[in-house]
Amino acid sequence: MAESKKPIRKIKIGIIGAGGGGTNAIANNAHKFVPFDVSFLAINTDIQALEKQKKGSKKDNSKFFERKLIGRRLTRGLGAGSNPDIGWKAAAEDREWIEKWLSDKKLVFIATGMGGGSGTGAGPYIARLAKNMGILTIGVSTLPFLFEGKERMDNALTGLKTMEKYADLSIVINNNDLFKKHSSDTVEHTFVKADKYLGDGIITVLNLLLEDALINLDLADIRKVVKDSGGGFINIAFAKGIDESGLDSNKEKFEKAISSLFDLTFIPSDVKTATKALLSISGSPNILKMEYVRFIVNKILATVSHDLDIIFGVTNNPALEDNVKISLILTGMDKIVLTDDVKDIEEKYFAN
Ligand SMILES: Nc1nc2c(ncn2[C@@H]2O[C@H](COP(=O)(O)OP(=O)(O)OP(=O)(O)O)[C@@H](O)[C@H]2O)c(=O)[nH]1
Repeated sequence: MAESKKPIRKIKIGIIGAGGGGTNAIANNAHKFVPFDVSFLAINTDIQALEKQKKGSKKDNSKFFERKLIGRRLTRGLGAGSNPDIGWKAAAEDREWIEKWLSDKKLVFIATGMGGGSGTGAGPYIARLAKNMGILTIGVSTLPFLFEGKERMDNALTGLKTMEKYADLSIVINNNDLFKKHSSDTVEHTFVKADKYLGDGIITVLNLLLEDALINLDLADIRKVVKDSGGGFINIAFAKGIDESGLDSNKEKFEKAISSLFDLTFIPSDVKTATKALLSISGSPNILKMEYVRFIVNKILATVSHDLDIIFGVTNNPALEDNVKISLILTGMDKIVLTDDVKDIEEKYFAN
């Protein structure tokens, strides 16, 4: 394809928030996307929820949201009533409009809070359309909090599997991991944290794709890593208090950060089955030594697999001061596995 030789920085990127949660997550993070040339689209069957999102001005790309009510005939703007089938059909009703919006994009992210009707149905539907149009398609989805109940979790897991089927890469974030860390927070604050995590997930992918060290990659290279890669894993960790004195005195801090990269109760798959990885290491040029980078890469290879096909970039970022930021995306994993803490979910939701 002609466009595949374009540097990744020049390609048109679309970010779609599907349903109430997906749209909030994108809207609350819009300011972070300023350095990138992206178009935003908020999609929902619920006209009131859609109108709550500020439209912004077209001049200020970071705040401009195109808002699209889908399935007007089907739902009359009243929402999908937690029924993903309605979300799916609503998106199908507006297929032509969505295809037109997608037509100039080469890379698309679809952010969805899985568990309701609109996003859970429309998100994977749009992923299917986009992928069929040859667009590199990445789904970033959250799983609901357990306290939201069984119906939501059932919907969400079905939605997630559908997203995995249609998107080139499907990244999942489990809200329950956030709740574990911030259990004394109010529900509202926890959703704000979920928004942040989802937004950061997309930013991390973009940074990994666009950061200086990877700038010469073209879309074809990126395709190699994310295309048809099924389940994906993404996480960010910081090694704190790093100095330039050498590996021996900083090793423990790096080890702690790397182990926290894998410290999630719900990982979409066994990390050892991952076949490809994008890794980004950022830090202040005064402290980020080559031996630190080598140590981090080797430690990750030892944790995952020495056969891992790894693309990594190192970026100078003085603003990080004495922190080293490690962002990792693993892809190529093929099935969902649950770790001990959430075995009860497995029994409840994967029983048959
Ligand atoms: N990050 C984030 N997640 C949210 C928010 N609101 C809801 N969610 C999550 O997203 C899931 C789906 O909820 P919504 O996005 O509101 O549902 P919907 O897709 O709009 O579907 P309907 O309401 O049935 O039309 C919920 O179960 C929550 O886990 C939010 O403001 N931020």
